[in-house]
Amino acid sequence: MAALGALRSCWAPARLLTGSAHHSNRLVLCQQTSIKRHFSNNKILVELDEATGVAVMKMKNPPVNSLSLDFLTEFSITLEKLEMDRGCRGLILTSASPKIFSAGLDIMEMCGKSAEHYGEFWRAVQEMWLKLYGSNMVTIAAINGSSPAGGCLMALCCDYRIMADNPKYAIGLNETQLGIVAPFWFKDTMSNVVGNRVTEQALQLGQMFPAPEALKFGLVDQLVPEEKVQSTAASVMAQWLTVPDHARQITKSMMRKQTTDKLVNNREADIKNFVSFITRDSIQKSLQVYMERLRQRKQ
Ligand SMILES: CCCCCCCCC/C=C/C(=O)SCCNC(=O)CCNC(=O)[C@H](O)C(C)(C)COP(=O)(O)OP(=O)(O)OC[C@H]1O[C@@H](n2cnc3c(N)ncnc32)[C@H](O)[C@@H]1OP(=O)(O)O
Repeated sequence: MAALGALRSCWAPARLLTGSAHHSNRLVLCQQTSIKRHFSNNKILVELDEATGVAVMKMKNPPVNSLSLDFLTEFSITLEKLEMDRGCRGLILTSASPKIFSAGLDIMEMCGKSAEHYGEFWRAVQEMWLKLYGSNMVTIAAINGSSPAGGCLMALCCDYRIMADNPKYAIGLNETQLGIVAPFWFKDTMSNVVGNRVTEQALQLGQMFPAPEALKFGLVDQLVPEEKVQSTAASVMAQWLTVPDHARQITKSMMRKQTTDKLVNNREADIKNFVSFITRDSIQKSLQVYMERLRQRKQ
């Protein structure tokens, strides 16, 4: 995979902390060495705190954190690296630039390219989903901005969603608004969180929900002031990490495996289906019109 070479990660100890702890009636002072390891590439910043076992992953793909082939490839490689790191038990996923969590799939990757490119792109989208939805880590989305379509999917893959309390930020699977269709595994991910009836309506209408609306029906779990999103994510993470890993992981797998297996057993057919759908003239036209609308809105 050519993009493998694009990953330029470096591990660098950053900071030492000292901590203290109470033990029954006596105060035990313990010198705790907390090293924060940073490993980043040009699209993803990761800081792993070895004391807590929590990694904060910040998406950094300006201007809108769209999920391009390069971005998705680096995302999956980074996630795999954290997954295999025994010192990492939890992942907080957020955006390096507030206001936009992620604009979803990069529409330019789905316009005017070859069938081969579409196939490669879709495999990378599948890979991201399989890795994030199937992660053994505790995953928390710290949604610090708007999160349409693929951005919403990423948040939905996490175990818990905290969103900035700002009605200007919206989240949802809006695919039909672009004249495209959320595939079955996007649909399943949403309906596993909010239920079939709500998903059925939201997906048909391609609805984007302002943060307060999203909270009402459980698309996100908690709203907090913008400046508290990261700290709240850290404290929720600490609670989740009090549960023994093996028990939580088996439970998570029990809840999600049926959904991931549906794609695992149909990956090639799903790619074929995507390629034949996206190469249709009418779909290409819809995407072009949508991009044009985005540009005009900006003007
Ligand atoms: C049967 C089943 C088979 C399978 C069928 C197929 C299934 C496909 C599933 C698809 C899943 C998806 O995620 S589809 C993607 C859906 N995403 C969206 O609809 C998001 C659209 N974007 C927005 O709403 C907004 O841009 C938003 C993210 C809120 C940010 O608003 P702002 O005002 O801050 O910024 P803007 O000025 O709009 O955008 C800045 C620039 O980024 C570009 N841009 C914005 N979103 C972009 C995007 N997703 N991809 C590329 N480029 C994007 C804009 O065009 C601008 O480009 P310049 O003008 O050049 O600067």
